[in-house]
Amino acid sequence: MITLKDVFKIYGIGAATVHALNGVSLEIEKGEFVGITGSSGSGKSTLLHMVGLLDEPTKGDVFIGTTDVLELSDEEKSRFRLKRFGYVFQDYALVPELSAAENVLLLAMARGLDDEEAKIKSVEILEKVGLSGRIEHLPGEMSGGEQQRVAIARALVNNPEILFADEPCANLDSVNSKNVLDLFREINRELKQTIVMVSHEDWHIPYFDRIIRLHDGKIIEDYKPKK
Ligand SMILES: Nc1ncnc2c1ncn2[C@@H]1O[C@H](COP(=O)(O)OP(=O)(O)OP(=O)(O)O)[C@@H](O)[C@H]1O
Repeated sequence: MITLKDVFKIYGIGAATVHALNGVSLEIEKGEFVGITGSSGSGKSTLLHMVGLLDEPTKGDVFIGTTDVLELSDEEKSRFRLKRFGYVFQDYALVPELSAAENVLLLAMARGLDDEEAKIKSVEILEKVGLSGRIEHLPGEMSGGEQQRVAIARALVNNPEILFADEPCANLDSVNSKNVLDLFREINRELKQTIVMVSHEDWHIPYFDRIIRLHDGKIIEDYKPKK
């Protein structure tokens, strides 16, 4: 689905130069639940930004299927992000004045679904993530774990080909973290949803089908843990 070939990402200039990625090559296959792990500063978020089309490499190639991403216009990339990908970040990024349903609806409508279809889809997906009792709640009226599940519903409402998650459990306690990971595993198994998730927690590892471990911007391990 996504191929990176010898990707480098260099931030800054002169003495302030940081080599965040140093020649990373990998392929993400359909249906995988991939964990990107490694210590702080190893390049995990930078790698997620490359595969999720949120940033461009300094050098190297990124392909989605056979499409060379670097050949796409900004508008074409935006369309990819909006219609074909879903994103979950650690800070939920919900609109505080909008209910759970409206936060999800906003994205469904941006995709071009008509009002009625978007409403039905938004409620369905909130039920799927276990929030049937919170549909009309504002973000401020929900726990962190519930808010993150709204963000996951929002990311899933467009049936994305790939769900990208950057440390989605970083602000959650262990119970809510487990709920989010269980939910990811369920949607991966049931909906065959491809998921690429950044994590620095060792206890998350058994959830992944495949682990890509980074060190100093290089892949030092890429393996499928025994189940
Ligand atoms: N916009 C930027 N400008 C300059 N340097 C950056 C920028 N973004 C990241 N870096 C640097 O690139 C390196 C990799 O950063 P990245 O955020 O990808 O690491 P990470 O593994 O996700 O770390 P963490 O677990 O702490 O979030 C780090 O040294 C970081 O300081």
